[in-house]
Amino acid sequence: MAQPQVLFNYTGHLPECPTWNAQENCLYWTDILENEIHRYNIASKKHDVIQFSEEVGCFALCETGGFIVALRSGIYLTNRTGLITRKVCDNPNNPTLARFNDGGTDRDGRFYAGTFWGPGDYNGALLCRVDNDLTPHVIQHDIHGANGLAFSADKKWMFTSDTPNRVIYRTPLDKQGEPGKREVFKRFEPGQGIPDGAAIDEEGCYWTALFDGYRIARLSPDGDVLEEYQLPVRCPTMVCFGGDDMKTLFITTTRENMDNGEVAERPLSGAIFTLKVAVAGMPKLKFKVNE
Ligand SMILES: O=C1O[C@H](CS(=O)(=O)O)[C@@H](O)[C@H](O)[C@H]1O
Repeated sequence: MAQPQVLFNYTGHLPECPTWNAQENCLYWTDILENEIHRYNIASKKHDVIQFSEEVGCFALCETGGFIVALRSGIYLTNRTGLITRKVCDNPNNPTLARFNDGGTDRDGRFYAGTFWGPGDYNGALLCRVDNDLTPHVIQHDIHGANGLAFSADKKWMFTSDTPNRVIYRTPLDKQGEPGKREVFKRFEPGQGIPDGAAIDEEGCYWTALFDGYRIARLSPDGDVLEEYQLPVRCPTMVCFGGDDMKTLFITTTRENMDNGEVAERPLSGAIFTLKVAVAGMPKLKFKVNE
């Protein structure tokens, strides 16, 4: 059975949102707590860091180049160097209480970004969608920490997770992509790890990082665990597919909230891992602006 391998000599603080760019042969990701977007060229091994002034919860690559980024204060378009070119919207939560967290694009190139409710006193976070004409919508509430966004190839389902609430949801989408009523896809018992970032493969299976669970899992379209892969770190945060054949799974991990003892014991906490898989993954689409 394939084993996860370290991508290169790097450990971040809170790496998330791995995103493959086939044209550039590059992996992008954010380090949320260091206000950074990273780019790593798999062939040349060149590593670049783009610095922002606020936490970068998530982002997507834009078709025209540059990024759509969800910073703590709101959602913005930037050029390739991270220079803000346009504000899309404010953070619809109170930004002092909730930063953006997981996000990405759907099968029509719309952008989604969810928030993480910092005080944790109730499910105060939400999920927003930015349409291709740049109109923002809040499409879901009742979330503690938005995570696990992925879309089925047939455009019929949106998957999300709520990590602190230990649950993966699925939401039916109509022909226009409007969400219906969210339902539970899978709950995790205490001690099993909790579902964090995710991606879907060509067989419709949902790959989830199991934060606090030392592993990632591949779930069938019915929610059964088909495969699991152990990691030498406690907290994987998100996965994406990439490589020439889309059969490399990139796995981000974190060292957030770990004491020196744990980091010494598990020094790869915060590293990025790769795993060769048998079934190709669905590519992430770029954000499309049609104005
Ligand atoms: O996505 C995230 O999830 C984790 C885990 S938890 O929800 O707090 O259990 C969190 O630490 C991290 O900050 C966040 O980005």
